[in-house]
Amino acid sequence: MDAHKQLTIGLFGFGVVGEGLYKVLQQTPSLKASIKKVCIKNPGKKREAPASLFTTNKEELLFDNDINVIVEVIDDANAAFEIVSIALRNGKAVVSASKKMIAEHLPEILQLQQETGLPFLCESAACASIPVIRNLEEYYDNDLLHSIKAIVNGSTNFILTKMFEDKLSFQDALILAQQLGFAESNPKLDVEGYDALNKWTILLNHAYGIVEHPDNILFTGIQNIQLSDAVVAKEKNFDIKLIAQAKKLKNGKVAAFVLPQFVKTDEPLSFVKNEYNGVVIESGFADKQFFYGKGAGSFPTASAVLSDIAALRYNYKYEYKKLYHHTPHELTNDFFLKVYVSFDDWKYIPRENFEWIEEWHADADRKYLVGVLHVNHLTNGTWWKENGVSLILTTEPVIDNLDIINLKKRSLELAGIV
Ligand SMILES: NC(=O)C1=CN([C@@H]2O[C@H](COP(=O)(O)OP(=O)(O)OC[C@H]3O[C@@H](n4cnc5c(N)ncnc54)[C@H](OP(=O)(O)O)[C@@H]3O)[C@@H](O)[C@H]2O)C=CC1
Ligand SMILES: N[C@@H](CC=O)C(=O)O
Repeated sequence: MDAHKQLTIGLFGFGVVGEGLYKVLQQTPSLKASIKKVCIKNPGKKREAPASLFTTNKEELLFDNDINVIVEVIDDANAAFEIVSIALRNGKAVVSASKKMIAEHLPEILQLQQETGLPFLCESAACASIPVIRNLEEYYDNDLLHSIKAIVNGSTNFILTKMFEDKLSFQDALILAQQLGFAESNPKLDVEGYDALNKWTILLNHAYGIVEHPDNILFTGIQNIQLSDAVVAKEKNFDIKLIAQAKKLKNGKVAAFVLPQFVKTDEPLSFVKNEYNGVVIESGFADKQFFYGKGAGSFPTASAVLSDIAALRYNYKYEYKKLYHHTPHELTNDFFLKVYVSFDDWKYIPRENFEWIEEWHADADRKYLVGVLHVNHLTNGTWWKENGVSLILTTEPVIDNLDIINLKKRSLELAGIV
C-alpha cells in the first residue's frame, strides 16, 4: 500500500471501540480512509450512524474486493480469530484490538502473517493509547532490555484508585468502570487479571520474542485485596497496583508474571491513577524510561487503532525482530519472590514453603507476613488465592536463584552458624 492509496475499511464491531473509531475517522479526513461496511451482532440496536452501513453478514466484508483493510474490534475471541484468519487469507491487512484472541492464538497469528506476508497490527490491544508495541518492536535491542514493569489494565487501576483514594466500594467502582466503557464485556476478565495477562503475553512477544500461552504465566487480579492490605500499604508509604512484570535473570532467562504489588509512592507507577496505564522500561544504556497514557476507553483506544490504520499506508508490519532475527528469550519459573501475604488463619498458610519469613504481624481478625518463597510454590498451588488469603508482591520482589544462595549464606553467617 502506498501513502496515497485509499484505505477502504471493513469494520467488525460498533461498541465502545468501534463507534469511537467511526467518530475519530470522521474527524481525520486527511487520512483518506473510509469505512465501507460495519458488521455487528445484534441488528436491533440503535446506532449513531446510517443504517445502510450495517450488516450481520461477515462475508459482505471479508469477500468484498474493494475492502483492503479489516478492522476487528469485537468482544468475542473465537469469532474474532475466525474473522482475522479469513481476512488475512483473503489478502486483507488486519488491525485488531482483541487481546484475548491474540494471546490465545499467538502461534497461529504469527504463522498467518508469515504465510500471507500481510500486516497484522494490534497497538490498541496493549495499553490502548500508549504506543508500547511499536516502541518495543522498533526501539529496543533484545540484549539491552533488562526489565519491563507496567500497569496494563485500566479497569483494575481505576477500581483501586476509586476504592483507596475516593472511598468507593468495589462494586460501585466496577459499575463506574463499566459505564465509562473501560471494562470488558465480562468484567471478570479485568478483575481477576486475565485481561492484564493477555496483554502481557502479547508484550512479552514484542519485547523478548517469547511465544507462550497465557495459561503458563503466573497471574492473579485484584479480587483478593482487602481493605486491611491498603491500611498496611499506607503505613509503609506504598500504593497497591496490579503490576505486570518481566525481568531478565542472570542466566539470561526471563521471569514474568502479573500480580498485585506494593509500589513506593515516589515511583512513576504510583503516579498512574484511574484508567491510565504506565510502562517502565529498564534498558542497558538508557536506564529507566516511563510511558504513560490512557489504557482504556473509546477515543484513547480508537486513537491507537487509527494510528495502526495510518501505518498501513506505508505498509508497516511488525518484523518480530526478537523472535526471528535474534535468539528468542525463554521464560523461567526458577526464581524466588519476596511476598506479603495477609490471611485470617495460619492454617491456610503453608509456612514450610517459605525460605524465610522476615516480618509477621497478628491482629485478632487479620494477620500478615512478609517472606521469600520459590515461585513454584505459587505456580503449583492455589493456597495463595483461596480462603481469604491475599498475596501482594513487595516492591523489589524478584530474587535471582543465584542470589538466594548468597543471601542464605549471609543470614547463617549473621546468626553465627557458619
Ligand atoms: N473498551 C476498551 O477500552 C478497550 C477494548 N479493547 C478490546 O476491543 C474489543 C471491543 O471492545 P469494546 O468495544 O469495549 O466492546 P463492546 O462490548 O462495547 O462492543 C463489542 C462489539 O462487538 C460486536 N460483536 C460481538 N460479536 C460479534 C460478531 N461475532 N460479529 C460482529 N460483531 C460482533 C458487538 O455487536 P453489537 O453491537 O451488535 O452487540 C459490539 O458492537 C474487545 O476485544 C476488547 O477487549 C481493547 C482496548 C481497550
Ligand atoms: N478492559 C480493558 C480495556 C482496555 O484494554 C482495561 O480495563 O484495560
